[in-house]
Amino acid sequence: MKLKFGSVEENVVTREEFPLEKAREVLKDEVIAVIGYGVQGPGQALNLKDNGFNVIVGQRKNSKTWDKAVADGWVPGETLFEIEEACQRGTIIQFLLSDAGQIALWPTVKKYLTPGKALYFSHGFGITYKEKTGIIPPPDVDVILVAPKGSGTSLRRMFVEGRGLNSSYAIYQDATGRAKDRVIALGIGVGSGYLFETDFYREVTSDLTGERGTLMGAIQGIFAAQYEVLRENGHSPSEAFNETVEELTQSLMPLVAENGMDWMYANCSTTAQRGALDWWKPFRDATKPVFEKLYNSVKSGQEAQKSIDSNSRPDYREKLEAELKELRESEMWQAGATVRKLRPENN
Ligand SMILES: NC(=O)c1ccc[n+]([C@@H]2O[C@H](COP(=O)([O-])OP(=O)(O)OC[C@H]3O[C@@H](n4cnc5c(N)ncnc54)[C@H](O)[C@@H]3O)[C@@H](O)[C@H]2O)c1
Ligand SMILES: CC(C)(O)[C@@H](O)C(=O)O
Ligand SMILES: [Mg+2]
Ligand SMILES: [Mg+2]
Repeated sequence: MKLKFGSVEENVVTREEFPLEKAREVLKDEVIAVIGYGVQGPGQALNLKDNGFNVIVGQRKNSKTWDKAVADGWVPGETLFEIEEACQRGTIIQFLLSDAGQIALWPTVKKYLTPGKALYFSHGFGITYKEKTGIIPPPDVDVILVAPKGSGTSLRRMFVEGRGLNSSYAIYQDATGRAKDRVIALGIGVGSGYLFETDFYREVTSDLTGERGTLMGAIQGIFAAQYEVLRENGHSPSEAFNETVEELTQSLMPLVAENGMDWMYANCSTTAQRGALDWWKPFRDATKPVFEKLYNSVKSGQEAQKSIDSNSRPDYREKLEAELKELRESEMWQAGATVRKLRPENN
């Protein structure tokens, strides 16, 4: 259906419009092979299975994630296979390896893309940056995308709670004339609450910007800046952490999620209203140049190149782990670990 977002009209698909029964009908003869069992793999594969689709998982044997798949109930030789065998058995190949891993495995996957199959991504990365990734699908397969707008962990958690994370969808290549039905059916099948339309380029550029920006990078940067200023001015770690993170995530963000920041503004003290009305524009003006720099770095392909280069090294996991350790051991997140333990529901 067409819906107005402010004054702009967009295409969205809801579960009412495209119910699960219709999705099952569309995909009744398909074998959906989920390749990769990292973060998105488990969320999408388990939701599809619980929704009654014919799903198999492809993963490297003798890996931690193979063991995780077994622990999640996938049966070796029945619903869990080596990547190559899963690609051969699947009529829809859900390419859910890490974006760098997809480059390494592409020659293998490509061999099994026989006419009429569908190649499915959850990110526009591999196709948009095809000069860098070498991922160029044959012309006689459908190439489609469903990108859940959140973590695979939330996708599964919200599905189990009877809720649904929203996803974007796109078609890059419609070889069979069935790409639209296939992509929407898969989007509903993986547990999306609703789907909004995009293309591969817009998905990857907005996603790379968002995760580097307000979803993770910028918010961590703003947390760190405020925490440091409070600490430098003699506030204790618990006071600094509570006033920077805990109140935001526990009290205010759930309200913002329910009702919007406009409502949040209208429902705090007039003291807070005065100050937050005065200060949001200076924060916008200070950070907007950084967001512009970030978007340009995404647009030029520099962010993709950096991610390919670093995540294709044999020791990429150890390197990432060292940097993640620095974050984990920072005073702010150590304080956070203690604060979380103090929440009554965690006792
Ligand atoms: N993580 C998320 O929540 C999330 C959200 C939306 C979209 N996505 C997209 O979904 C896709 C999968 O992301 P993910 O975060 O689940 O991936 P991930 O980093 O968790 O990796 C998935 C799997 O790939 C395997 N792998 C990596 N390199 C490999 C190689 N060279 N050979 C064989 N296997 C290899 C890993 O062992 C793992 O099982 C990506 O396109 C990503 O951008 C992820
Ligand atoms: C969960 C995110 C950040 O939305 C996703 O884009 C990712 O790459 O993991
Ligand atoms: Mg992403
Ligand atoms: Mg994302």
